[in-house]
Amino acid sequence: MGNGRPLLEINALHTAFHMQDNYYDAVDDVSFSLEKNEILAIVGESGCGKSTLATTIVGLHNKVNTRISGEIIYQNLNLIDLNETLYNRIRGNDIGMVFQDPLSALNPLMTVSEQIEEVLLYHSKMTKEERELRVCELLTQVKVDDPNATAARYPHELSWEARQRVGIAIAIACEPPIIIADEPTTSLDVTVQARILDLLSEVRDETGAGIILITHDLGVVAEIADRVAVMYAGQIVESAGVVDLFTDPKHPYTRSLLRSMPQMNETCDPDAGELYVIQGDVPSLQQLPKKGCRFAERIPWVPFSAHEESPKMHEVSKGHFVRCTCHESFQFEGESD
Ligand SMILES: Nc1ncnc2c1ncn2[C@@H]1O[C@H](COP(=O)(O)OP(=O)(O)OP(=O)(O)O)[C@@H](O)[C@H]1O
Repeated sequence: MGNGRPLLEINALHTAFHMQDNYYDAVDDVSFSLEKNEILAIVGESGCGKSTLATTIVGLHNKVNTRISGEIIYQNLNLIDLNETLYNRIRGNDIGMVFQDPLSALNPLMTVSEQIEEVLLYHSKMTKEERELRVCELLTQVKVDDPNATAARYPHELSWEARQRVGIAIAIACEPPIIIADEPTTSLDVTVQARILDLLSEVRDETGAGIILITHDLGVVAEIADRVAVMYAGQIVESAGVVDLFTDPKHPYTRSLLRSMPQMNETCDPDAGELYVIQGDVPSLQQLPKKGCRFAERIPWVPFSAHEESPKMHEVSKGHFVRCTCHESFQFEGESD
């Protein structure tokens, strides 16, 4: 890049879905940047808007029922202005995507080799021989057993882990500077999860890519991320370096998420006893309050006056941002000074 700008810069991004004659923001005023060689985790409960954010960045929304505004700046281009032809050039070549379920992401009728070659064919001028060599190199890089044999197999002939490794090979085939991984290890047993996270970390080390990792699991964040953005009801409510976030979480939502994790619960408060349950649910898009702190209704014991009317992001220490002032007076229910 060399112009001092981040690899990817997102400013005041909104993604709204059309429902019953109105538009509702699933991503609401989201801003962040991604640096080269960095793993940025986006974390939050189901329904917070993480996947919508990812699919907005890779331009997968249908413009007929989706309204997108703001900036997604990559190489001085605002990606939201691109037409489908230009976006097709960026997808795969500049931004690689790893999905949660590799079986549905892969084509059941094509061999592993054909699927990796398809990306190379679309984005490069490689000859058939060069593509075959690259397939073997990629399968070796993602450490599948017997790369040559795997190349000739169909997705259903592979284990879940091998399929996800192939999914990662496809995502990195053109050496994209940005990789977006949407829940790549959800519902895996911990050992497979750890191996896939190790692989993503190695990919970052080897290629210098910036990785946006979407997850609902703070354990995954602790394992691999450099920075974290916590999302709630379409908005980022806290962002910080990973150590800062785990040692000095500020926003009541972040603190509640941490307290609801078994391992964190013990580390943060050995006497905590029962696992914490966050009251209520993430509101649906139509139920989102138009004003005020969106987390207020899940911490009803915190007085109304503690929240901002139009919550803003405040920098509480270098690189550590929190939305709303309610964190200043927040305590868990029943706690006293
Ligand atoms: N195409 C759509 N049309 C209307 N609403 C949608 C659409 N896609 C997502 N939503 C809504 O947008 C909100 C955010 O959903 P999204 O899937 O982005 O959240 P998430 O944090 O990724 O959750 P999960 O981890 O379950 O995928 C939810 O309220 C969801 O119901």
